Amino acid sequence: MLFQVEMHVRVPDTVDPARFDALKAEEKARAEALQKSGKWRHLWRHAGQYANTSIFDVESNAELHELLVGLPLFPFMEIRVTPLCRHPSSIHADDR
Ligand SMILES: O=C(O)C[C@H]1C=CC(=O)O1
Repeated sequence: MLFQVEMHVRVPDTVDPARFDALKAEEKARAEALQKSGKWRHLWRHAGQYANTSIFDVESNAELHELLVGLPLFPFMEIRVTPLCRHPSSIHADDR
């Protein structure tokens, strides 16, 4: 199952910068591992924003939920999820 996920990171003024840097490093490692596993298929930065658009390929809504709530920066994110299905005009066999 494919999902488009938009993540907007909101950094509160109250967060300790060193703690936030550590969380960012953990987030990077987690994002890289999930990309290598094939679950996090695409990751794009929104130009000029602390936000991304990602494509996840997971077995279920529940799996997506668990992946997202497990992200180190989850407490600082606003997340929007759009379920995707194959477009009849797509030429990509793996769009499912
Ligand atoms: O930077 C972001 O967009 C937030 C998050 C998503 C992947 C990652 O490494 O950090």
